[in-house]
Parts: sequence; structure tokens; C-alpha cells
Amino acid sequence: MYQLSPSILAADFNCLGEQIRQVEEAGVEWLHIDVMDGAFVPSISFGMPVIASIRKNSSLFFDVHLMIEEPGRYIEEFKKSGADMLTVHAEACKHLDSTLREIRKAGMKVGVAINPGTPVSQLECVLDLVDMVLVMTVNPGFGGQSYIESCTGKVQKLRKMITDAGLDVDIQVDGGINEKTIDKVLDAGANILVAGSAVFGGNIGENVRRLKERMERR
Ligand SMILES: O=C(CO)[C@H](O)[C@H](O)COP(=O)(O)O
Ligand SMILES: [Co+2]
Repeated sequence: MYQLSPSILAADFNCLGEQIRQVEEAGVEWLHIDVMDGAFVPSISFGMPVIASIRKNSSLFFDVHLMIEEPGRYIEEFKKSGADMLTVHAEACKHLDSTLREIRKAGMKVGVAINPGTPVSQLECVLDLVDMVLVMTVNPGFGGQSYIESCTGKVQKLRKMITDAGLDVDIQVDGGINEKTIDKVLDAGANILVAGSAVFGGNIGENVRRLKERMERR
């Protein structure tokens, strides 16, 4: 299964509902929602009230990327706001195993993310608890950054780890994904692609069509 998950961090918040409607109309099924706390990452974005508000008018799969310290504190609140999946950073959880189990128990899909400086070996003990691993391909905190080349090898390694373990886990990549970088991440084994600037910069429908076309060739 391949999915394009547009990151609303790059959307125009003055007409957020309308822009989400446009990606939905262009045939996207997932929406990437970046929550930042100003502690785990330098920047602050938005939280549950915004998610609850956009939930009212969208049936997209809400893929919520939590760039917050100790996200285990807010699992129920994110569930109530309408999240379908919570992805937490391995670096942000003191008790990663129990946080991942709690997300599952709350009835959501489970994701774990790693920063560019974190090796994939760190995930070995939790791979069987997750539906998806998010390999950050930029340092988290801001949209519009350039893809970090060393992350391609991490995706390859992770795909091998998952296959060798006989598991069915999605690999998401996030940061600097565009028409120039899309083929190498797909070749490396990623199947869920986040794109912010490459979707919301310019003609949304046309951007989605071009990126999806590259994924559908696989
Ligand atoms: O998690 C993120 C930043 O921390 C965003 O999802 C990411 O930056 C997407 O933006 P772009 O496609 O413009 O790089
Ligand atoms: Co993100």
C-alpha cells in the first residue's frame, strides 16, 4: 500500500478547511498533522482544538505526528480530537514500549518516529508494537528543509529489518520529499510519503496528481 500524506504545516491556515478539501478532492486518503510543543522541537504549531475543528469537515485518515516531549500524557485527548494514528518520537518517550501500547489500547494506529541522528537499531525491540515507522529525513521542527541524504540508507536498513522479522510495518518518510527526492525513498523501501511544501506550494491538485503518479508507477 502506497499513500501520500500531505502535511498541513505548509498549508495556508487562513483557509485551512478549503485547502484540506482540495487535497481530498485530488484523491488523497491521508492527512499529516504536525504537532510541535516548543520543547522537543524549537517551534510551536497547533494542538487538539485545531484537529477537532478540521475533523468536523474531513473523513481523511488523520496521521498525527507528535513532536512533543512525553506524548503519553495526551493520548486520550488526541483520540478525542479525532486522530486515527499517533506517531511518537522514540527520543521523546522515557517509556517508549508502554506509550506505544497505550496508543493501541486507546484504539488508534501506532507509529514511532526517529530523528536523522537516531539509528534504526534503536527500534528493534518495539517493531512488533507498531503499524508504521516514521524515518525523519530532515531534523524535525520546520517545513521546507532539504532532504538529508544519509537517511536513504536508514530506510533501506529498516526495510530489511522488517522483512527479516517477518513483520508487516509501513515506512513513512517526512521532510524534503518532492519530485526530486521521491524516487530514491520509494526505491529504498518507503511506502508512506509526507509532503508539505511540495503539495501546498502552488497548484495543490496538480502537485498531488504529479506525486501520486510517481507512486502509482510502482
Ligand atoms: O514533520 C515535519 C517537520 O518537522 C513536517 O511534516 C515536514 O517538514 C514536511 O514539510 P516539507 O515537506 O515541506 O519538508
Ligand atoms: Co511531520
